[in-house]
Amino acid sequence: MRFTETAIPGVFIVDVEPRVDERGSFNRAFCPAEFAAAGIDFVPTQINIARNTHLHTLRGMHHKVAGLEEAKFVRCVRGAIFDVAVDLRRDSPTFRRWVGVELDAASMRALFIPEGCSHGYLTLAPDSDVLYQMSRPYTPEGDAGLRWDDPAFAIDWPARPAVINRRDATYPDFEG
Ligand SMILES: Cc1cn([C@H]2C[C@H](O)[C@@H](COP(=O)(O)OP(=O)(O)O[C@H]3O[C@@H](C)C(=O)[C@@H](O)[C@H]3O)O2)c(=O)[nH]c1=O
Repeated sequence: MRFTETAIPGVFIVDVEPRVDERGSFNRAFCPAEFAAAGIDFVPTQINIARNTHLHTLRGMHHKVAGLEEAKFVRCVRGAIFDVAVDLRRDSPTFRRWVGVELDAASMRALFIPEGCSHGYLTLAPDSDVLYQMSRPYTPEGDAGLRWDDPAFAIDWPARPAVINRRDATYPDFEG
């Protein structure tokens, strides 16, 4: 696996290193030893798959309140998404900044998002499946979110959402 830190400290693009032969390729999807060697402290517990039917479906931006923060490792295993992390760590040099990375099933590129960041994505193809590993088991306690078009962040999405749920569309403006 190859780790490339983005403009936000602790947010990493993770690429596979395919072993190719006449059958296809073999790719390591997650490896605790390689994460540790890259300096990333991440012990996955739960693994989720979100299935998105339509082009330009938006989920997010989601995070947990202070004290319940979680890290996630996100991979698009069918279709393609524009995946976004927003830095909400007040002591970070990139507080309030965002990064966006295209993840698609063909490249197998993935994104690691540490505690203290908000996360969301927009599908770039119909029938896009997103698999993500979480550092904590699911609980709705402490759920929080940011609106995708909050001017405080001005995320440059590649398209407007065609499908978004009411909760995600109506988060108030970020305060702080
Ligand atoms: C996230 C999650 C949801 N659920 C349930 C709650 C609800 O009934 C249904 C759908 O939940 P949501 O609407 O919260 O799903 P979704 O909007 O896809 O939530 C996810 O969005 C992306 C952007 C993230 O970063 C994830 O951490 C998570 O917040 O599934 C679980 O049972 N376990 C889980 O781990």
